[in-house]
Amino acid sequence: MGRERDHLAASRAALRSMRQDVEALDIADVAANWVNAQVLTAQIDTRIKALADLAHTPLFFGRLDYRHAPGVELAEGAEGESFYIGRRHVHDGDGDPMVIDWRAPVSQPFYRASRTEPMDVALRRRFGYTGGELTAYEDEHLSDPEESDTSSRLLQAEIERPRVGPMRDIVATIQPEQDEIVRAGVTGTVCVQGAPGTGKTAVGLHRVAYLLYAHRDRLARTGTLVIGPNASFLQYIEQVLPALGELQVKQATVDDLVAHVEVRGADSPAAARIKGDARMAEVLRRAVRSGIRMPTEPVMVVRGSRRWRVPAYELEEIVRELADRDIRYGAAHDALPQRIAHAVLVQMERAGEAPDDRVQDAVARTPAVKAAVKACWPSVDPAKTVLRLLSDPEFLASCADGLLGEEEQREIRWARPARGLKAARWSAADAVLVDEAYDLVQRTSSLGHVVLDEAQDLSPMQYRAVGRRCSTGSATVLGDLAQGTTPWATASWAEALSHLGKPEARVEELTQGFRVPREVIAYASRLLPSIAPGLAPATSVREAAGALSIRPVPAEGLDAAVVAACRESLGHEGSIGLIAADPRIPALSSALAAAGLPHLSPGEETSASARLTLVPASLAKGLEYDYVVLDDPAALVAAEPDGRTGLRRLYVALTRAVSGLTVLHSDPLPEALVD
Ligand SMILES: Nc1ncnc2c1ncn2[C@@H]1O[C@H](COP(=O)(O)OP(=O)(O)OP(=O)(O)O)[C@@H](O)[C@H]1O
Repeated sequence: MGRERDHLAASRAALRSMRQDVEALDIADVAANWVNAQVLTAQIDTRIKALADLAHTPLFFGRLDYRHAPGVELAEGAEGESFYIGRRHVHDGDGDPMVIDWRAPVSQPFYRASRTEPMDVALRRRFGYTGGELTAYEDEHLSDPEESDTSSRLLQAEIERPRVGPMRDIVATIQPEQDEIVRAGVTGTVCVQGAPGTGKTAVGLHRVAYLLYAHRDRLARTGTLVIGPNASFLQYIEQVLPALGELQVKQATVDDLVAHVEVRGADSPAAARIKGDARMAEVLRRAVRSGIRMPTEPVMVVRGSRRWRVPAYELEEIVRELADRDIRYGAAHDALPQRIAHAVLVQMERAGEAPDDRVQDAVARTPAVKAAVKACWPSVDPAKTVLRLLSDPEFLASCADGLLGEEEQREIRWARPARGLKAARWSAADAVLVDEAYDLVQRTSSLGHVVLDEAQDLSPMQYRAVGRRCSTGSATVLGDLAQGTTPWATASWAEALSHLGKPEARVEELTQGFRVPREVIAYASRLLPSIAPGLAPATSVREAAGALSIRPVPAEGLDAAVVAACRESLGHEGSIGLIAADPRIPALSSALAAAGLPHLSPGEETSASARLTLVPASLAKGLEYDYVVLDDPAALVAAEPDGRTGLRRLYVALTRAVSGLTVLHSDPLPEALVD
């Protein structure tokens, strides 16, 4: 251990001096002008932040002793080399590496090497820390046939380390099946189906960090984005990438992406489902293009003493050719005047003139050409088009002909037609339609890589909205079909991926559960046959004895019993989540307050002094707590529009606990959970 502690101290000193070197850079020497200076200063600031020695994040967590120096001919007697693996690269004054970035190729065997495939590794060592101090290590001699596999105590300890604050990274303990996804190539889209707690979110975030390392230039230019279900979830995960040294990754909800209009209205579930259906894409396409008319009049352009005439049949050819091409409506609108002007130019040339590009531009701007364009390819305002679709029954009927039945059309129309854009009470689903309309007019620019978490809840139209933001890039799609709680929840990944525009994506399954103790996941999995019959239950790497407690209580004593269970859980270290049906939140909030137990809401950061969060079931997805108290499952099921969604919501709530789950119920439990 002495050698390891010395290396740790030396690495810290090396990191400090790397940071001092950057801080001491005098940009006056290199920056030729003010703009360069600003850019450089920003880059340097980012670099200094990335080199910050995070007091409680150890500089390295592993060591690999190679049997031969990597890259050197595997000759007899070639010397092995040791590498320390950490969150970032650290080198000494001579430029020799002290710590290797976990994403470097040389680090890969730390995650992948096994006894069957040792990848030339003689020793793999994992380090354990307590409060920043190096206190333990675990060794595996991968080529020693005498040694047998043991489960990692450090992995167990890492998962069970009490949670305070936001989500942590898992870089020290990424498992082989997870690493395969983290390091999958940047060009392909990967879709991960995984039961609760199998590490989907963690894997998605580490994959972004990996891709940024392996393809920094390309992704820095095109950008990366993590999409999550709601703001409180995004707050929960927002520190993971910065802790890995990546400060530039954007985060958003799908609603944020499509926020062209202010959402002030709501849809019935039936209307929302139709508006989210993929058929709406064709309805919108027709709506946007509904103003295209074949010209019936010639265009007459007057230049000086001469008049030029483009006959209607020639104009029609131009319009038809643009309409048949796969270009955006707006691009065609911009091209049309030039095409007409070009036809005029051809006539001028035939008449012996020698017009140049400037003449073509001038012709394109003449009132006659402008009027022709307006008549046959009018400009389109995407939001106004959707507004008309939802307000004007005849327009909707003509665009939805053969696509939506009359009943469906009636369902999606606004009860009170909006008088103008400002007055419209747009719903979240309407905003997605407006986004689609924008894209029909002008191509949405694509990012380099998008991570889509909790994807199972997206409608086909939402998948399309995400898909156009990675049309020339790639995506990581994460989800669990059993946790889908929207009326349009994904039933098959193949279908979802085709809406995303990535039908060729590969679907991987994660089956090993890290969060939820075995006893608890087995209990929750009893719901699987009714909520997602095709899915296998997750296994669990965790054996916490007595993790599950089910307590029947009389109805009049329920609130008091829930408060007592929270108090009991607070006796343990770490975070506590009290999960309840949304309508139960006000009563429980008062009961906690009356008992002198302060509580947070999801999205508020837990700390050593504020560890209890009151979680409405609708916001529980993706979150986790060391101890969970679950209030009345029957109320939670009843709060949903149908039985299957109710049981899926319950499945989510039952799978949030890391160390202990207490279920309190006064009404009978759903049948599958009764012994
Ligand atoms: N390899 C690992 N090492 C240590 N902890 C891990 C590992 N993989 C996952 N975890 C931990 O397990 C917990 C669950 O991970 P995560 O939230 O990513 O799962 P998920 O599949 O997204 O779950 P859900 O479906 O419930 O959203 C987290 O605390 C995460 O840090």
